[in-house]
Amino acid sequence: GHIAATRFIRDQQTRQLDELTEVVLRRSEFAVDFATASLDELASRGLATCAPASLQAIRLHVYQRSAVKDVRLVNSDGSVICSAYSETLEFDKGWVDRADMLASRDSKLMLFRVEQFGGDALGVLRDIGDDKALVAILGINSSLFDIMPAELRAHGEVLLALKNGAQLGEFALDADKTLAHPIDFEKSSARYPLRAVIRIDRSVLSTWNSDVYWPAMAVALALGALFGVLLSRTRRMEGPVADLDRALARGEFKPYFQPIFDLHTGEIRGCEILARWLREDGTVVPPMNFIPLAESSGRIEAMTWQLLGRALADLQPHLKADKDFKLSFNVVPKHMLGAGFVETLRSTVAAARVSARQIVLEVTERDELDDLARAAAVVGELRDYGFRVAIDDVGVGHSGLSRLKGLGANTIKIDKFFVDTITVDASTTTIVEMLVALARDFHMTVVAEGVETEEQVRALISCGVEEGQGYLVAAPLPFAKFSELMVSRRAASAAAAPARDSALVA
Ligand SMILES: Nc1nc2c(ncn2[C@@H]2O[C@@H]3COP(=O)(O)O[C@H]4[C@@H](O)[C@H](n5cnc6c(=O)[nH]c(N)nc65)O[C@@H]4COP(=O)(O)O[C@H]3[C@H]2O)c(=O)[nH]1
Repeated sequence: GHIAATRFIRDQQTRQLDELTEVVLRRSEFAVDFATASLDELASRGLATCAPASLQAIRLHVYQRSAVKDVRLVNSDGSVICSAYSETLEFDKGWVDRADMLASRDSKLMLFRVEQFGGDALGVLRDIGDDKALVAILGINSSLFDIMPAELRAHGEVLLALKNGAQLGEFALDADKTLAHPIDFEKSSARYPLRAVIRIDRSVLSTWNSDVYWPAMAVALALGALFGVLLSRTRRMEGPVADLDRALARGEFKPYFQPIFDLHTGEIRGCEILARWLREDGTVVPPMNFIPLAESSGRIEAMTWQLLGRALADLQPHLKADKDFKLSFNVVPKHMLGAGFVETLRSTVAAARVSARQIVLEVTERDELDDLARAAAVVGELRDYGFRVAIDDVGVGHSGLSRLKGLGANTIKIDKFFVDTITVDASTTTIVEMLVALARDFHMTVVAEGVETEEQVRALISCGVEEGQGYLVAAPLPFAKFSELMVSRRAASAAAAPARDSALVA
């Protein structure tokens, strides 16, 4: 029991630190994506010149994007021609030649460190034509790294570096303190020459999360006992895939409905359907316990159609009565890109007598879309038929922002991770603002996931987000409960309407 509990805690810690390192890397990649998209936009507007009017327009662009400190026009060798904020040149301690800049997966994009008085910055160079390039100067803000759990802050540091070892930032509570027995958690970007490291003193791991020791010990002992019982049984165990098949045949996968609401008014504008497995014994199994297996065993397609069919049948009267109400459902990229998907979707929705305009497909950004061109073609076809497409889990997934644009979706859903930290971490605000700016540039709407407090609503509104989803209004509910919620909301707004109207008349 002791060995199992200690091992469990170690595994948990390693996983958490790996994830945190991944977050640091993703945030940095995200900042580069954002800079690239900004430079592309400037170039496409013909602003890659030193004319006063161009520089003025670039300054406005920079002003609206707090992560970008400056934009410069450079020669093909990397030497500076002009800068939107010429006075920032005075902060430069050094400027590297193009030969010393590092290549990205995209050959027209190079990264380098800009040494500046008062803190180094990251230079993102984007080739524009043959003889010129634009450079965005990104501030490496210490709050970008402010993700360490409080217990670890005094015993660890976070580093971001280029692949040639040039350090872009090192953040520790006490910069002079050296760690006695450091362990590194390290992640490298596949797209950019960037590397993130979280360095922790080994000694802190023996106290961090140690409060789960006794629960873990209890679980280890209970599992040991259970294992013994199972071993002693002679009945042949069936595999979990057989369980899924049986559940599909019995229709045990049910849609739960979670409202999507207007952040300003609280009005429910639509809902997302989320799968639950209602087992015969009355237990409700969450999707994370069966969706991955359904995906890997090829059962996800049947499950998705079953869930959508059920949800359309439940919601049909409501969708008919309110033509602006939207029903969102999750679809895995492999399914969406599979043969016959669009046709089956059209016939399923038509059979339910629901308009395609009321259906939103949520495609997760967690899995990389290998064939972006094919995905964009399918999204284009879906949109031609009137369906809407949302990209799910944006900010924690694999796709870069250029991919988000390339897919041609209508909506981006900001991952709960950002909503959780928006009220405590200034860098999250910057990232959410970036996403909103970008969504506007690409004519997309933005929905925030996992909204739990009014404070988060205020923060999201001030970043320009319009819609949200989260426990603040309701958790995913079985249809009967969701229906009750809609009825009571409608009654409340009908009761408020005469008062509002008379107030307007007065
Ligand atoms: N703590 C907290 N959580 C909140 C809050 N608001 C929403 N959530 C949870 O966040 C998840 C949002 O769904 P997702 O990102 O699409 O993430 C979904 C989606 O990726 C996947 N999934 C669920 N149903 C389906 C399905 O029918 N098909 C497929 N392919 N994937 C599904 O499983 C994931 C997890 O689903 P759920 O466990 O239902 O978890 C849901 C929801 O219950 C909040 O305020 N606080």
